[in-house]
Amino acid sequence: MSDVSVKICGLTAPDHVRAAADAGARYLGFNFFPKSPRYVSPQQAAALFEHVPVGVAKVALVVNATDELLDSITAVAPFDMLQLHGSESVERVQEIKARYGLPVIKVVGVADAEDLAAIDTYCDVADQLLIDAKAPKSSVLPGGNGLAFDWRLLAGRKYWRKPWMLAGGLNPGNVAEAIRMTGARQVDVASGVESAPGIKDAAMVRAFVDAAIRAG
Ligand SMILES: O=C(O)c1ccccc1NCC(=O)[C@H](O)[C@H](O)COP(=O)(O)O
Repeated sequence: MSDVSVKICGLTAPDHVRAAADAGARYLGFNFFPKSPRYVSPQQAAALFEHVPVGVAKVALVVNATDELLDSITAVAPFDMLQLHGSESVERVQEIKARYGLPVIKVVGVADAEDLAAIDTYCDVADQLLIDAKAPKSSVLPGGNGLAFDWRLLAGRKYWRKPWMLAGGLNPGNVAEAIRMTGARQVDVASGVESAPGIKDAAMVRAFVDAAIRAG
């Protein structure tokens, strides 16, 4: 049996949620970055939760969020985890964990070998790491850009002290190779399973999850 878990990120509609859960995703991500084509309000997220089966983790994705924003999200939608996708410091991660009592996934953007040091730093405070391609400086979005980093940077480095996910430019056609090269046991995708920005494609979601699980 495969031990690879999949997170489908940026769900915006009930049929996307059902498609991801039916395909076997273990985590579903809901995006609260206002400039994202995948943005949902806390009320929309709460309504989408009605389509999430028990046992599938609901993850709130935020970027350098204030307590005010996090309060407004967590008051309305009972999330299982928080994904911090900005430049949150170690201290801010600790503060958020203490205030909300939820496990935190800290995102680390990688473009070259020097960026890997941040993974060790955040291992001390985060519950999981998400290793994503660093967004280009010109990009409006800090994630969800469909860009991959050089997976060879992770080759041979299978274990950190915390569980981690691989993200960035993954799609049904390359996820097996990414898993093989990096040893990732968890993978995350947003744009690679969409027919247009913010619109998940059920067949692509299914193909992605199947390919990831088969590769595990
Ligand atoms: O997806 C977005 O629009 C987004 C916006 C702002 C911050 C993060 C965002 N996505 C984060 C994710 O978790 C993505 O799954 C990850 O960056 C990989 O994206 P992709 O390369 O499109 O699969």
